[in-house]
Amino acid sequence: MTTRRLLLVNGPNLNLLGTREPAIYGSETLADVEALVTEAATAHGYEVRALQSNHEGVLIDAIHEARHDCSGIVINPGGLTHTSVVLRDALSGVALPVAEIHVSDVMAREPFRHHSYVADVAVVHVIGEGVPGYRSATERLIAHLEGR
Ligand SMILES: O=C1C[C@@](O)(C(=O)O)C[C@@H](O)[C@@H]1O
Repeated sequence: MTTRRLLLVNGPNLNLLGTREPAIYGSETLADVEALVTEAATAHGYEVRALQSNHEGVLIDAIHEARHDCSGIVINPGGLTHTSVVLRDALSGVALPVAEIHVSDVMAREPFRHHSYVADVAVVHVIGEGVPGYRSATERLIAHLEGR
């Protein structure tokens, strides 16, 4: 039986959502993000375990744990998107379906943000839709899990 639980991972600096560069990231907070994802998941009968950390190893440990009791991962890796082979390896290692989400349109920003180490291990990509993008990332991941 599929475990009806998602892991929501927010990487470095996303604890500052709401005050961090609002012209780029908007005014909604991390608490708003977690509430949005929980609401979207609950509507489909899924629980959410939410984690934000500024520490790569903490994110990796949480991803490893998820293989025991989650059926998919929604992740905004923050700047680790563009640098982290180890985060990518953790995601491919646990072999859970992944939704990658970015609040800003990384492809329209600096060239160093154009490459994602996570992109080809993710089945869902939501980029540049602001905080509401977390809802569509969650819904599209659930649709994938349910074979829709
Ligand atoms: O921290 C972040 C946030 C981000 O992942 C986004 O959500 O738009 C984009 C990254 O380039 C940046 O380092």
